[in-house]
Amino acid sequence: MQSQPKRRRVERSPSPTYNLDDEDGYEPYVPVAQRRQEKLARLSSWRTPSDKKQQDDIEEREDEEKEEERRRERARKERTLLMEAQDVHSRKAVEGPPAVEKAAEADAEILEAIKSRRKLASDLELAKGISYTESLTTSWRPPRYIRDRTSEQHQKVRDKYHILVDGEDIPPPIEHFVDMKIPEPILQYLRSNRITAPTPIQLQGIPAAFSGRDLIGIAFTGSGKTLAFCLPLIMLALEEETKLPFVRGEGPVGVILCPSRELANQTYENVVAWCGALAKSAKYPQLNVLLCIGGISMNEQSHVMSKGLHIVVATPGRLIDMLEKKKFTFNNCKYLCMDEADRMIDLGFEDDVRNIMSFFKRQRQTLLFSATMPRKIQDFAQQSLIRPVLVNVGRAGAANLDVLQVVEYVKQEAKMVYLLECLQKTPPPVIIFSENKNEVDDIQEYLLLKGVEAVAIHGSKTQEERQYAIKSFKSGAKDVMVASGVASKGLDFNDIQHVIIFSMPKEIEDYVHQIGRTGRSGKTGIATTFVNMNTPEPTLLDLKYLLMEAGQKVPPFLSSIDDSQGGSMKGCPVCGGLGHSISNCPKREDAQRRLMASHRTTDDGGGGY
Ligand SMILES: Nc1ncnc2c1ncn2[C@@H]1O[C@H](COP(=O)(O)OP(=O)(O)OP(=O)(O)O)[C@@H](O)[C@H]1O
Repeated sequence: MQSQPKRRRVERSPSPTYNLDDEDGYEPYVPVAQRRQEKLARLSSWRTPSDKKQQDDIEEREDEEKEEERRRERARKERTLLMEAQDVHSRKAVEGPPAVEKAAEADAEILEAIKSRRKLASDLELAKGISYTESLTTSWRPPRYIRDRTSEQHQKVRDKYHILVDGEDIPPPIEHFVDMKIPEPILQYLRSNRITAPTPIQLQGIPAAFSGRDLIGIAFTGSGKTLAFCLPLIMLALEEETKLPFVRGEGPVGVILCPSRELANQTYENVVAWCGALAKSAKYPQLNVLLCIGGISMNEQSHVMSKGLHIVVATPGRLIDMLEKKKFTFNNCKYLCMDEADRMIDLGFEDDVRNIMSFFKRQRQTLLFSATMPRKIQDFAQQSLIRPVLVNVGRAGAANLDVLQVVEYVKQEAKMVYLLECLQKTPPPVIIFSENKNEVDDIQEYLLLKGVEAVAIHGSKTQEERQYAIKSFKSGAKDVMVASGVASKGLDFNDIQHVIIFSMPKEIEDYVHQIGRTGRSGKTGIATTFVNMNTPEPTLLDLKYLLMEAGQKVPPFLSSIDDSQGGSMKGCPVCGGLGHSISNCPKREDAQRRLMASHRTTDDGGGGY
């Protein structure tokens, strides 16, 4: 850093303007302050030369000290918190690594906490020690020519589509919808929506689910998971209805659980469309679908309730309410699918899911789907399923490669203005994510003031407001949607060009879901993320590794962050983040808190069985 040139010292001489002997006697006005200064100068000039020199030396020293202080202050301001943090890390590194035993202990503790979670089964089953050993059987068979293939040939197909599988006796992958024996009216409908060939998760997931197998399906955002878990249920309902038509009070055959109302609504609309396509053909019966979410009046759907019910799409709370009120039963329910399953299990819905399971009166086929599913959640889920098939397309938690990820360092106070500039990058539609409801409102207000057609959605909005926002954005009436986390998971908007992450979510899984609103079904999109010194360093490290994994440009401020958190390309088994090891996992505290809470409940007898 260059030092500033020293300031020149001011010579103390009488001011030329103060001249009483002016020829015309004109005495110009001199301000009081100036007069006082000049008087002081005159007084100081009466001191002895040695006094004067001493005084000059003192002043010079003071000036130099002040200058030095200013220089230090400037240097301080130029260092970001990130640099400070790196210094702390390098100091720690010099001091020596943390005690190895301590880290190992912590790892074991976390793994134990997850392992000791109760199996995902109903309390009744757990109490009676009921455990099923065989998968459900269905009448569906792959075509003969596929059945006749060797397992090496099946594996070749999987390799071609980068599909990883795990489990016993895995049903074969099928590359064409027609070979899956899907009814022609549905195929026609799919074709009319440009869905002609199955995506990797569909070509392995659908045959496994059609065969009645429990399934964990992991694939990138926007890769068509919805069809993979809805079609098997539609086929099952069709089979049951054809065998013996359902009458009022009977059903449902299966349920699809979603973590948010918006996602449930979207899945419901898809199922209704696919069942509607079937019913248009005289060959197939009408299947009845019920949407069961909070914030809507169930009376609106009394026409569905008054008939036999085949499929329920629900959020956990409202579903439990309906089951408790005996509006329908799960006596003949055989199919349970959880979309965004890791979130459902991991983030507070676990007990609700157990509660829902306790309403099943017989063995069910269980399917769990998500784009992110950390290893430990997979393990936990796997021990809760029966002979599960794991279908994995890409690393669980990896970002969709069709999204160009741009990460920018934007100071907190500059974000709003920069946002406007960012909006120019692409034409609409654009989604802006913020982690904070108030910030969502502020951004919308700012954009409206600037003449941008923006809607907002977050958890504190009423159901009508949320529905209006989604509807007007989906229809193209509004160009921009500002959203909190609610809208990130699973929502499928048409051709989103650009996702702007205004505040980086703490958990990298949320980031993956948020950027995944663009680059869907084979199209490409851009995601711009603002980070600054408010972004926690573990999050930045996860982001850095995620960018590296996806072969994206890593900006210098990210690549310079010190990697002492134990990051690797394997992914933390607890949260899936790449930038840290299990002992540095930010979710660690959460896991421990939940464990303690569940121990308390069990001790109280509240959640026991
Ligand atoms: N086989 C296919 N070919 C082309 N497009 C498809 C196919 N299957 C589904 N799609 C389309 O891809 C889009 C994304 O599908 P979907 O919403 O099921 O993704 P997803 O994997 O569930 O994503 P997320 O993880 O974000 O929930 C939808 O618009 C859907 O219509």
